[in-house]
Amino acid sequence: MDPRIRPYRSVLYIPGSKPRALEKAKTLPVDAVIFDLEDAVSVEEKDNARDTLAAALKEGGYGGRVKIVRINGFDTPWGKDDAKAAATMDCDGVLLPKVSSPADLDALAEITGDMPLWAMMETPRGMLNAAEIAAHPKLQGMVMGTNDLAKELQTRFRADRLPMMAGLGLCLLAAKAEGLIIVDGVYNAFKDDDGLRLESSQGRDMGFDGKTLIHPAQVDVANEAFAPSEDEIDLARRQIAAFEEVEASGQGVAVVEGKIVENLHVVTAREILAKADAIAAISA
Ligand SMILES: CC(C)(COP(=O)(O)OP(=O)(O)OC[C@H]1O[C@@H](n2cnc3c(N)ncnc32)[C@H](O)[C@@H]1OP(=O)(O)O)[C@@H](O)C(=O)NCCC(=O)NCCSC(=O)C[C@H](O)C(=O)O
Ligand SMILES: [Mg+2]
Repeated sequence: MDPRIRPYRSVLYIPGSKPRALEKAKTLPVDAVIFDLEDAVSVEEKDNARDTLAAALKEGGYGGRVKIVRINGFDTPWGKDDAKAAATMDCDGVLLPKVSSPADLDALAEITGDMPLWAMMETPRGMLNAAEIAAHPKLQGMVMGTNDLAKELQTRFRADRLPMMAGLGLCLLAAKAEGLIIVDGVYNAFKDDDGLRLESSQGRDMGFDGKTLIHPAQVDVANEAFAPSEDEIDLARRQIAAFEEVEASGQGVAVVEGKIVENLHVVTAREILAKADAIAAISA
């Protein structure tokens, strides 16, 4: 599937050390999985987790879900070994935590070769260097790390995420400028569906492709929030039809529901329909 329209509505973290969760993921309607060797795995489990994960990926069964392995940073005792192991795993990309500059990605690429790279965006330095990081030739996507960012910024968690907005915005601009995928941070209160719905809706409004998740109970909310709604699909179809009609008569502007529809709106409308088709294709 064309990576530009491939859905990333739900991106679930799975601790690489937990065979039960690794198994469970095969049954969940997630668009992508982040197999985690970093924060979800205790120090005591680090080396075993690498082997457990390699075996699970070798066994397979994850279907069309995008498989991304999050390694430990190179400033830890496990980072380099993780990268070497990930380079040989059956996965679609390697995710590096706390990326602060393109040089961090260069160091990873020296080990992982042609493997697509993903960057955790979760440090103030990373936010300031987001444009240079996004321009890295091997980078396929960015993942917001809002817990680490909050820690570094010494912000409080707020429902409106106002203290995060500068960082989220910088990363969004950088990712969009380079045509990368960008997924929003996690919502920690995994039993609070209403809070997750609100934050997912905000992330969708901002332009994120999807949300990272920590528990299976969060999947349906994210899938709904980041999919085009029936109303959006219906409007997109009517906008395209109305524009084609005026275009045939030599005009450049249609009006639907009292709002103008120009060529650029038709591009967005077609993207909405393509996204809906892609979701239907992977759900079939
Ligand atoms: C939060 C949890 C510790 C809760 O675990 P648990 O108590 O086992 O939950 P449940 O009993 O409700 O689980 C029900 C079943 O679901 C499976 N399960 C649970 N979590 C996952 C998962 N993430 N993926 C797949 N499957 C999962 C359980 O195995 C149960 O299965 P079964 O028994 O067969 O029915 C736990 O959810 C968890 O560990 N979540 C992941 C936490 C994590 O990944 N943290 C790191 C990522 S967040 C982060 O680092 C963000 C970033 O870096 C930043 O800075 O913001
Ligand atoms: Mg983090």
